[in-house]
Amino acid sequence: MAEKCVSIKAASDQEDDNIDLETSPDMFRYPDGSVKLRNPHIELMDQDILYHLALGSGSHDLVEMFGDVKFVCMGGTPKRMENFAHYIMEEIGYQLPTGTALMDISQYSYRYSMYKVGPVLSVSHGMGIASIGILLHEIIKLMYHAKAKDPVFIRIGTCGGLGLEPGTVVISDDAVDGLGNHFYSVPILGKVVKRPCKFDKKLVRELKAMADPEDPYDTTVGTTMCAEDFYEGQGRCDGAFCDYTEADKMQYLEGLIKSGVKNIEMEAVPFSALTNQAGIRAAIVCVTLLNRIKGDQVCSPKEVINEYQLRPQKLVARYIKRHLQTKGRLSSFEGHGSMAVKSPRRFKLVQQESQTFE
Ligand SMILES: O=P(O)(O)O[C@@H]1C[C@H](O)[C@@H](CO)O1
Ligand SMILES: O=c1cc[nH]c(=O)[nH]1
Repeated sequence: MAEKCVSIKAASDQEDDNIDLETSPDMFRYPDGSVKLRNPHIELMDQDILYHLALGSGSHDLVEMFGDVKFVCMGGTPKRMENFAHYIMEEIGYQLPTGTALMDISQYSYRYSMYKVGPVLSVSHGMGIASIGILLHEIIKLMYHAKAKDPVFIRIGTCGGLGLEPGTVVISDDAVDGLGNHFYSVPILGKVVKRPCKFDKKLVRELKAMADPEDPYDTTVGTTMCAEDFYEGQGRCDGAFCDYTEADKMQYLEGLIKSGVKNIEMEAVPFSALTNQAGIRAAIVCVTLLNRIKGDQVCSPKEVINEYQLRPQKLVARYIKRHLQTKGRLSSFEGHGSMAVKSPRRFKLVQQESQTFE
């Protein structure tokens, strides 16, 4: 194995590795749009096990299973992403073969959940930077192994709003960490590597254009702060610990608003930086569960929160439908609900009895 290793750039050299997907897309993709992996080791390996997805390049026919993926939608919870899979199936008129139903492709990982509806992958990422970081490594590699062409990644999330009415939809056009940095700092081989946070500007505009003036809520664009924690990291006073005053908190939050921050969540920095690093167009659409200027606790009733969570899904579904319409692919989906698998012992055929969507 050791002799197969080729030299890669030292971690410290990568600090200035600023990338601009819009000005130099060829650096990141093959001419046919498939994802270029910026890791020379992978193609030298006999197989690549995507451990947290319960998939592998040796055990599964990833090209057959995922080669047609165009949209990778992700969000924190398995249930949200299962619901989104059913919702998008209705919206794009995708039909499963009779007697089958969607199944969690990654169920045997017991980590993330993943559903596939034609060109749409719906995946849960858990909470926070570490969890979404691991998922992104494996999903980016999945797109590479599958030879998927120009996949777009969209996070469909929840957040705390800053001065916004609860239920407002925020499309991120920039991401900052808790120190106001526009990059993702990762300690690699004992050195901090900084990867710039960049969203695809065109995708942001396209998503914003999907907001309907008739929507009974606002859809806005702005900077998203990515915190490392839900409580102290987001300036809350209701965690198990708090060494600052309510006045300190308000001063901090008002300062964020002045600098253009519209919402706070916990994944925007690695999401924008790692997709940009991979040359993948990406965006985040979140709904605000509360106005942090008015409080810390998420106290809306469950039904209200559930309805809020549908709002980013609606916007993204409109975008996907519009995209498929322009490509003439809407309503042309049939019979791709079951998945080819090479290892029936570990991974059952991805096909199940029909279930009712709740
Ligand atoms: O996409 P979700 O709603 O899971 O994202 C936000 C950020 C954190 O992961 C989590 C905290 O409640 O919600
Ligand atoms: O305030 C909030 C609400 C949802 N998610 C967050 O990270 N923060």
